Amino acid sequence: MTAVKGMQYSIAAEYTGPPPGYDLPYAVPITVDGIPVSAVVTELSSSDTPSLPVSQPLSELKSTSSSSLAMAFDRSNVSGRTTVSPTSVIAFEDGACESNGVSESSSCELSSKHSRDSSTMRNSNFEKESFDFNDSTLSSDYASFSKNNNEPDDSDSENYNCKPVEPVKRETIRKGKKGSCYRCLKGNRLTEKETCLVCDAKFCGNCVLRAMGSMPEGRKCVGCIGYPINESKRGSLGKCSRLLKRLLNRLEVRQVMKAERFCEVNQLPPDCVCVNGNPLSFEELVTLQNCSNPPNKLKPGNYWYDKVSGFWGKEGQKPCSIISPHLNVGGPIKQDASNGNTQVFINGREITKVELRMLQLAGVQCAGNPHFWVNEDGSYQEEGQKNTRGYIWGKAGTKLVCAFLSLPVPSRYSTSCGFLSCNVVTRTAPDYIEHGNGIVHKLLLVGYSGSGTSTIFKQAKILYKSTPFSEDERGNIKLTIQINVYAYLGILLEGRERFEEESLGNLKKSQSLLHTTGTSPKHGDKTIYSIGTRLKAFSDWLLKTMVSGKLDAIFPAATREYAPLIEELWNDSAIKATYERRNEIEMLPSVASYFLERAVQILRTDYEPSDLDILYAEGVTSSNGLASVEFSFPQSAPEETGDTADLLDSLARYELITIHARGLGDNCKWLEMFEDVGLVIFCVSLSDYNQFSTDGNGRLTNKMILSRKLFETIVTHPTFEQMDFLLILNKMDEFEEKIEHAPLTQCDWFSDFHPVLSHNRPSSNNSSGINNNPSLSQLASHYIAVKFKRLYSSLTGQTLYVSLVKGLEPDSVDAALKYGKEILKWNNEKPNFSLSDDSMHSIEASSFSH
Ligand SMILES: Nc1nc2c(ncn2[C@@H]2O[C@H](COP(=O)(O)OP(=O)(O)OP(=O)(O)O)[C@@H](O)[C@H]2O)c(=O)[nH]1
Ligand SMILES: [Mg+2]
Repeated sequence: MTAVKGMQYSIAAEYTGPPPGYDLPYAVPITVDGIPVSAVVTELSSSDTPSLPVSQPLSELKSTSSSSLAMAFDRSNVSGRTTVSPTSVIAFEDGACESNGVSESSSCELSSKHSRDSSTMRNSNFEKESFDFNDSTLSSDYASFSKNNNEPDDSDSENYNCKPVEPVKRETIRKGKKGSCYRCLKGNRLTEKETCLVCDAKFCGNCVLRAMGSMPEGRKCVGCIGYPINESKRGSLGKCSRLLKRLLNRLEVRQVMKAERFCEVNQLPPDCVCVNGNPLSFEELVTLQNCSNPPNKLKPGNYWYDKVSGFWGKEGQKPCSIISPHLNVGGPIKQDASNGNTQVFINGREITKVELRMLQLAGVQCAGNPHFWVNEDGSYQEEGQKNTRGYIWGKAGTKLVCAFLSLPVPSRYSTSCGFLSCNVVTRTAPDYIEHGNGIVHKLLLVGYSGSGTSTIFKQAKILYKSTPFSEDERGNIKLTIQINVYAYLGILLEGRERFEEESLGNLKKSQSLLHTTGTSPKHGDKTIYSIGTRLKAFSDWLLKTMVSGKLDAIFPAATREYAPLIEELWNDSAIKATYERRNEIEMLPSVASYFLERAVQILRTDYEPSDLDILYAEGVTSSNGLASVEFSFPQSAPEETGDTADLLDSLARYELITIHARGLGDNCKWLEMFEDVGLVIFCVSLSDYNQFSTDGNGRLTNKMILSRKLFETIVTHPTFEQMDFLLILNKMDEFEEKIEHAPLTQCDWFSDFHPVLSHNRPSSNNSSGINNNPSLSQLASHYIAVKFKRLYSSLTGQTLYVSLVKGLEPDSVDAALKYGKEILKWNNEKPNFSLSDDSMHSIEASSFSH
């Protein structure tokens, strides 16, 4: 399997600068966040020159804003360069040209018009009352204003402290019915809409760009530009809606969101924020908001801040986040800042009960009312003592405990700048080199129940760790496997009872038939599924133990006591006959055969599980399914070792974290813990398409649909906005077999799968590719991949990467994880293209591996 990443279209040339005197249709080098946007540019003849959507030039944005905006952009390395609208033009192979983002012709026309006529427009009056727009006024709709024309020009940054922006809320009158668009008056409450942050007017997808223009202060209708936002909307500042993401390209979205967050008029009035009892000055607020890890959704209010550890909270309450430490804001922290009553102190603050609980669960000794000194990296010591007693975040489960107790955990920023860098400096040199550049790339592996996440996780351990499982782990796994085998035997014995009853029923029928015909019966009440009294007693006992849920309580004694009985049972002809019909026993997982065939050996006391046994074993990961493994990808073949890139690659550290969907809580609320991952790997079992399970409401639902639901929840989770996703379509082996006799259309979502198959197609099992005609399983798996890709693209506007996997084959999992590594690498290297809708149809070229 090779990981191919390409574009379906060709990019004509990398542009280095506009010829003198040209503005359009040339795109100009753009930097956003210091990243040059090299997607550009083809010279177009005047006849095929499209009108390009142009956002508000940054130069204008800067002129509208005071130092806070300038500083905000400086922080992102945007200043000092010629920055213009992030327009990229992509030339397709057929010569057609597409400008990313806004595709509506009228908006293109307007925006280009804006770029040409902005000076004229600047003098117009844009206060369009009650959104009474018509096409003849559209050019003015698109204007971008530095401020409201009616406001005096006196809000320079120097004056900010003296004269903060007056919180005037602009009101608008709704003309249409409730739920309709404020501009075209069409639609209802279900129509997707974008809201003005000032006056709350809502616009549908057709009107939003006309009503909001080029959004120099973010999402405000043109008439509201210059007005402060409605404070209740502060939490949504800079959070782009899906509607806007569809209408604008990625760079435009970034630019608008940046302007929304950083333009002066949208800033919080500084003296409304009190920290440790002191109202903030403008400088302090700027320091707070521009640190590497600022408080989330800062609103007017009273807060406490522990400068040493970075803990931050609302006055009188437990901490709600961990922000950058050592910021010179607010006064000294007060003892009763969080209203704690535990007589345990952290950096001079009496902590709350819930914090004390967390410390205890993290293994911190809290007896004797200690006063702790906790540093930003989580290291702690008792006041007046020199030695570090440990690390709060040292235990793997601490973060999870915090999540359950609704306590904050260090964010990715504190990880990269804070406690990780601290670890790096205290490491010895060889240790540091072993850990590459000190950064561990995190991959989160999730999936619907039974999709194969644990199998992939175990494969990663076996593939990349020299000692995949410790002695202790092996001991526990041995017990788990033995319990599993007893459970499989129990299911088999239950099946035997059913088969025996069926056979007896049939027997009785045939006997009564013989009776009526006067022939005497030849058999008693025995069938081939009947067992002797001893085994029957054992079977009854085992089934009873299973039903009472006490199966694991009989271990490890069961292995000593019952080993001879198991042997007898397994060799019994009734059990053999039952095993022959194992496909009719629904409860028996397919993996059961692997273990049952070696039941006698496995259920002995001296059994040692092999790596393969562990791989196949169910229930080996912890109950909430949270587990992680850190590794490096091994270097390639020896002849390639001279390659420095390869060497660096092999030094890079990765952490694969897996959590069972069950462990994510309602609506996946614990996903926030994973904000620092670089890639989410979502696992789907291909063979789920004709299987059913009960959903949250107890309804029997197709498992593929349940898997899709979880996928939708996770990809749209705010924590993973802009995150790359790799979809693993797992159990390809099972799928190849199943698809030959169970049509894919058994799943409603795949009802339009009607492949045209050639007569000499290879069988699904022969997917070697020698025959050019794709097999049914290949067609079907690609079809499913496209279904997910389209879904993902419609939900996030981004491209989904897909890998077809056989989870039980190490090479297949190795290839998929290496594909994940490549995606992480591209993510760091790639220019910021916004892929057009068409690109998702060519999944094979751009983002597919198998
Ligand atoms: N045939 C086949 N079986 C697989 C594959 N991957 C996993 N399995 C089996 O599918 C079953 C479920 O796999 P797990 O790895 O336990 O799945 P999971 O997502 O961890 O499931 P839960 O944690 O139980 O919700 C196990 O019996 C695996 O052996 C595969 O690629 N092919
Ligand atoms: Mg699992």
